[in-house]
This record gives sequence, C-alpha cells and structure tokens, in this order.
Amino acid sequence: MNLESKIYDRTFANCLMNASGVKCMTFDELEVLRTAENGSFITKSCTLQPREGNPSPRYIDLKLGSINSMGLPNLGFDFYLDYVLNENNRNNKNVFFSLAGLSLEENMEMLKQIQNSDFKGLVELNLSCPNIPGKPQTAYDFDRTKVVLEEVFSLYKKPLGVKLPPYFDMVHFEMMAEILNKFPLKFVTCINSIGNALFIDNETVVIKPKGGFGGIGGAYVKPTALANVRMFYKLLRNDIAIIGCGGVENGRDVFEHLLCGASMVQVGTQLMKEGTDVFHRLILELKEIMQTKGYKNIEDFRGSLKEL
Ligand SMILES: O=C(O)c1[nH]c(=O)[nH]c(=O)c1Cl
Repeated sequence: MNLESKIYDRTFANCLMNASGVKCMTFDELEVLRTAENGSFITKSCTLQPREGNPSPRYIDLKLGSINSMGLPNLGFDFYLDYVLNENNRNNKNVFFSLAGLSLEENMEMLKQIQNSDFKGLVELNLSCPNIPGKPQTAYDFDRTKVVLEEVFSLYKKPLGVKLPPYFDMVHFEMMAEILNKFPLKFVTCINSIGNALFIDNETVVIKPKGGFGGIGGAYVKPTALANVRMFYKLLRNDIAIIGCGGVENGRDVFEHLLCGASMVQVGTQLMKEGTDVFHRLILELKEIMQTKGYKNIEDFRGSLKEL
C-alpha cells in the first residue's frame, strides 16, 4: 500500500502537505515542515517586501475551526527565494512556492526572478487572500483573473497553479473553469478560507483587524471545500490537478478530498492546532481506511465519489 500522488511530472511520497500560511513563514518553521512526514510543503504567501501584517490578535482557534485576518505577514520574497534555492531545497522538485503580490506588477516581478533562477519546484499563485483591506480578491473578479493569467503565462514557463477562494454558485464554477481551461495551469488549490466571517465570544469579536471579520477554516468549511474540489475536478482539463484544502481533521477527511478528485491534500487549521505530528496521524488513519476497503493506492479510488 502506498499514498504516493502525482501532479504534472512530480511524484510525491504521500498526498499530504501544509496549507500555505500555516507554520511556514520562518526558516525554523519551514525546516520543520521540510523534514516532517508530509509528502510536500509550501511557503507562506509572500510579497516583494517584508510585511508585518495586521495587528494581533489576528488568528484564533475555534472549536469547529479557526478565524484569521493575518494580513499577509511574511519575510519578503528574497527570503523565500533564498530558502527554496538553499542547499537543502535546491534539487527539490516537489517544493511549493506561494506568491501573493499586492499588484499584478509585483507578481510579475517575483515570477520573473523565479523564472530566471534555478528553482525547480512549483509555484502556487494566491489569487484569494481575503484579508488585505481595500484589496478585493482577484479570483472573485473573473475578467481580472483572465488578464492576470494571460500576463503570468506570457512570462512564466515553469509549473504553476493558482489558490482559489470558495465559490458558492454553479454558474461561477462554470465561468471560472472556462477561464482556467484556457491556460497551461498544472493545478488549482481549492479552497482558501471562507472570507470575512464573524465569530463572537460573549459580547466581543475575537480578532482585532477589520472589526473582527476574518477568513474561516477548519471543520466549518469542509462541505464547501469538498464541493469546490469536486466541481473543478469535473470541469477542468484532465491535466490540471486539484489540490484539496479545507476541513481536514482526520484520515476520513483526507479520504473524502481524494474521493472528490484531489491529488494532494493540504492541512491548515488542524496543523495549526496539532503541529506536524498531524501528518503522522493522518497517514495512519488514511492507511487504515484504505486497508479496510481493500484499496492499495490512491489511484484505486481517487475521484470515484459515487452519485445516487
Ligand atoms: O491574512 C492572510 O495572510 C491570509 N489568510 C488567509 O486565510 N488566506 C490567505 O490567502 C492569506 Cl494571504
């Protein structure tokens, strides 16, 4: 039995990785992720210049998930480019590099530098950060998304995918898929947090930025995450892999993302709560499920969700 999975011409030892933004901002955090049991890892979405991010409290664990309005804190593009090119990573074709420039020009500058570097991994272009005041999420603007991807693929020739927000409307799934199918994307990651939710403790909000509004993750979002994974699995070209993200707390949740068609599965809130031991537990729990069902590898069941 194995949990190997493929995206494009990359093969991962197992289908698990962190969600961008979770325990992947600093050198020490990245080194822990690089050496844990997960099959891959991704860096914190970065901007050209380092950012402090929003005032704290800006992330809170909740019984059924989490809420965050981090505001894109990161150590800046140069730090992450150095990290993925350092002696530990430079031959790693399976590392993911997340970008979230505050403008198209900023994303193009970062992509140009990566294109001209020895980077051998994959880029996840984040089109869905919900927490930058005054910045609408690119991926909720279909025309804008098309313009961005035309520019991106005119320059960038290495493997690249996009991080999408959740969609909640069948026509939106179809409109977005029609746009995405025009481009040589290698994957899409569904979903980012459900943006601008509000959690109240007694009479008070729980995070400081934006009057307490923040992106929701964890168990709350799993049904929406699975729906987005399934819809894009069905609507996108077969050569565009789906990375599932949202609501993964146990092996059953990983199994469901894979059933919906995901090739890799990202863990966010539960990684925040449990640390990288979560990957060891998820691997054991997924293997137990596969054993019980007689599945020897992920391709035996990936995408095979049954309809009534
Ligand atoms: O506030 C953040 O840093 C953040 N938080 C999220 O939940 N998703 C994102 O893509 C980002 Cl960039």
